[in-house]
Amino acid sequence: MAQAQTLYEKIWNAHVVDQRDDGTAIIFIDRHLVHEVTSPQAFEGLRMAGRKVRRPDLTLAVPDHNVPTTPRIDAQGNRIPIADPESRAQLDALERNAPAFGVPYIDATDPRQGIVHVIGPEQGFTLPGCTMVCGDSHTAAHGALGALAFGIGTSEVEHVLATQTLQLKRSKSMEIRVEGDLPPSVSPKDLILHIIGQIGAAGGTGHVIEYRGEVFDQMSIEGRLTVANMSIEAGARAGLIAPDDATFAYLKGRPMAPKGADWDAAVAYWRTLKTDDGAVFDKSVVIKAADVAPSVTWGTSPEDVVPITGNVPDPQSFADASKRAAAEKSLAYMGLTAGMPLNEVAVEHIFIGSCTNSRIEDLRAAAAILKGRHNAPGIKSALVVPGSGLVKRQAEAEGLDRIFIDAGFEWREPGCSACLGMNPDKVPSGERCASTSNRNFVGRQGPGARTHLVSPAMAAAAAVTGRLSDVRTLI
Ligand SMILES: CC(C)[C@H](C(=O)O)[C@@H](O)C(=O)O
Ligand code: SF4
Repeated sequence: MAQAQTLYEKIWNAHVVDQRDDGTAIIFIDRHLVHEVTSPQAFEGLRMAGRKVRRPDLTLAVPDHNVPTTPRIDAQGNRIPIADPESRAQLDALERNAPAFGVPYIDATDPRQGIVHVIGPEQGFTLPGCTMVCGDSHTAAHGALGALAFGIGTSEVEHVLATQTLQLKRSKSMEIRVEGDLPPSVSPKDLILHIIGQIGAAGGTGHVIEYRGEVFDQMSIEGRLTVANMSIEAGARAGLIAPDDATFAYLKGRPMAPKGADWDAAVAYWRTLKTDDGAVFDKSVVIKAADVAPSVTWGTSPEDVVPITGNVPDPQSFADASKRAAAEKSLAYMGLTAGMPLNEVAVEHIFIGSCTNSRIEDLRAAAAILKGRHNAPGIKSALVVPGSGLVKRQAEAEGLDRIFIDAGFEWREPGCSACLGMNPDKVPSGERCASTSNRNFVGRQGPGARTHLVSPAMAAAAAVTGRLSDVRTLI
């Protein structure tokens, strides 16, 4: 009998083009997503070497990081110029390079435009069992559909464009098994924040994580994307969730998904993509779902997580000296004092968006809290930035835009927005933001900005109360 294999091993083995004795392998890449930040030098490299893009049909480009989220077309139908010269240069380069190299391109005014990790699944470009790369660390998100997806650097982007392969060393495998059901009002974002809090920001280093357990069987594809997206914040190379009927139902009929007999053949193959009984992981972690509460970060690493009912930790409580020093620095940056209850921390800004939490379910969850309520007087800005034009359109069809606008939110165009300070959406220095994004690093939302990572419902709760708040008190 064939040896029992993990899902990761199955996908890896199906893509090895050449195996070297030193452990490295050449892997075929099925899907390559391209955005404007990590591609200009890669295309330039091809140009200098006189090379073409090997498989434009397996490549898809979209601008997202630098695009402003204010209107892009004026009343006369003309494109509104990008003010920042660096942003403009990157966006212009992608707009030139994609057609020059024959790469399919969704431009900033296309209704399908959005964050690269939102549009991949949405277009059916992301498929179970495929290897997928992008010059972007949150490529892990696509593992939610059972794709082996990971971020690469610009020189690797050039390599994949030129050859459709990548030289890699096999990662170790890690199982995160979540046992039991999540309590009411606890979201996939709370779960992944809790997991990172438990295993640490380096807990997954060198590993590909597979998330297992009934919680994931019951979780929507949007929720799975939120979880897999943050695998990189646990240090992992990638995150995987085995594809199932929910995955197939999500993908069926999407523009780039297989059709007809190809679809049936694909589904038959995808059904084999699960970890065999008896397969061995290099590392296993068990998480009890009942322990997960609505969560919030207090520091400058995604591992700095506590339940919203908790307090800012005392740096002295960390056994490790370097952790103690890091916590002291974090508290100084965040303007917090040890022992302070998290739900007394006032916020001035709310950001609902990013590739972690900008899909339709995220907007529904936030709108459910905001309906009939208004932002607290202390809220200076509240942005809701749909992950794609199609999410935006769907939300508008459901009337969610009205709920957000009536509550005092700005309803924006799709893009990375305030997830990182690469476009005009920034949090002012020294001010505090409840954010549905994935990174609370120093300066992430702008120099001096203080970020608290939360779920969409928790961001909405913070908006209406003006402080970090337990969403369960508003239901
Ligand atoms: C700009 C890009 C390369 C970067 C990444 O790799 O993730 C960004 O998307 C981020 O989230 O920090
Ligand atoms: S939304 Fe944020 S995390 Fe996602 S790709 Fe954009 S900048 Fe990176």
